Amino acid sequence: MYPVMLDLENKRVLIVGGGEVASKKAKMLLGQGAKIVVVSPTLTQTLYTYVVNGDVEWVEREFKTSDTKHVFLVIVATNNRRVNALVKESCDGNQLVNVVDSPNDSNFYNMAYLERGKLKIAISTEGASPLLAKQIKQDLNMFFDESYEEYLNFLLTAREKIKLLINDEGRKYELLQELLQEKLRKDVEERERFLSNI
Ligand SMILES: C[C@@]1(CC(=O)O)C2=NC(=C\c3[nH]c(c(CCC(=O)O)c3CC(=O)O)Cc3[nH]c(c(CC(=O)O)c3CCC(=O)O)/C=C3\N/C(=C\2)[C@@H](CCC(=O)O)[C@]3(C)CC(=O)O)/[C@H]1CCC(=O)O
Ligand SMILES: NC(=O)c1ccc[n+]([C@@H]2O[C@H](COP(=O)([O-])OP(=O)(O)OC[C@H]3O[C@@H](n4cnc5c(N)ncnc54)[C@H](O)[C@@H]3O)[C@@H](O)[C@H]2O)c1
Repeated sequence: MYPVMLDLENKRVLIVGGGEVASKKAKMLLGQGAKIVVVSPTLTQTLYTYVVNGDVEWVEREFKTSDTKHVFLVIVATNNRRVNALVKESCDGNQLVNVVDSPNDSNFYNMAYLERGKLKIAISTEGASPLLAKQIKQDLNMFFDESYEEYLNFLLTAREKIKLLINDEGRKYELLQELLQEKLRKDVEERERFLSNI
């Protein structure tokens, strides 16, 4: 399996089923700019809140095979294996499909991940142990503290400046390497000094 970052802006995302697992997957997808549609006769309170807030569209009925048309990514999360298999069959080979009770029928898995602004660290055990993925995420959570968010913003600004102003390839690489010094992660004044010296 090949890990990537997906841009879901304006993409259609279909979640079939409105139970606990569907809620969990929807929560992870919020804030990505996707058009999320949930097809399900029932919804959890959490999903209902997303609908009321306008973050998710609810189609209040059972799944129909035409629901997967023009959808970029599909999460299949009913509690009925037969329905889940039907949803999977109605997808074409080029759609991203995650069947929550059948990793073998999925062409992608969701990952445990932590986020510090532009820094994203995602963990997968390819279904061997979602709990281990969660535990590793919690361990990393302590190591990569809040300071990384601002640090990543600094790295972006500094790297853009270096790319713009430094033509010598060797010097450019040296400066990019220097950005990784611990003092620059920890100390705002060191960062400002570094930026003005580029
Ligand atoms: C990473 C995370 C992201 C997320 O939230 O989706 C995620 N599962 C999480 C939690 C979790 N899932 C389950 C438990 C209960 C303990 C247990 O069963 O072990 C817990 C723990 C909890 O909830 O605390 C049950 C479970 N999960 C799957 C099955 C089906 C099967 O194995 O056949 C069953 C059994 C259902 C049953 O038996 O009824 C399948 C998948 N779950 C995956 C992802 C994919 C592989 C990820 C990987 O291995 O790295 C994969 C293959 C497909 C997918 O769903 O994408 C999230 C991490 C939490 C976090 O980030 O904090
Ligand atoms: N991948 C994971 O992370 C993970 C974790 C735990 C459980 N699971 C599996 O996920 C599945 C769902 O679990 P749950 O706790 O969300 O179940 P649930 O009972 O809370 O919810 C099931 C939902 O499916 C809807 N549904 C049923 N038939 C439907 C149909 N024909 N069309 C549309 N919607 C329909 C129901 O109305 C309900 O909203 C189970 O099979 C469970 O084994 C997966």
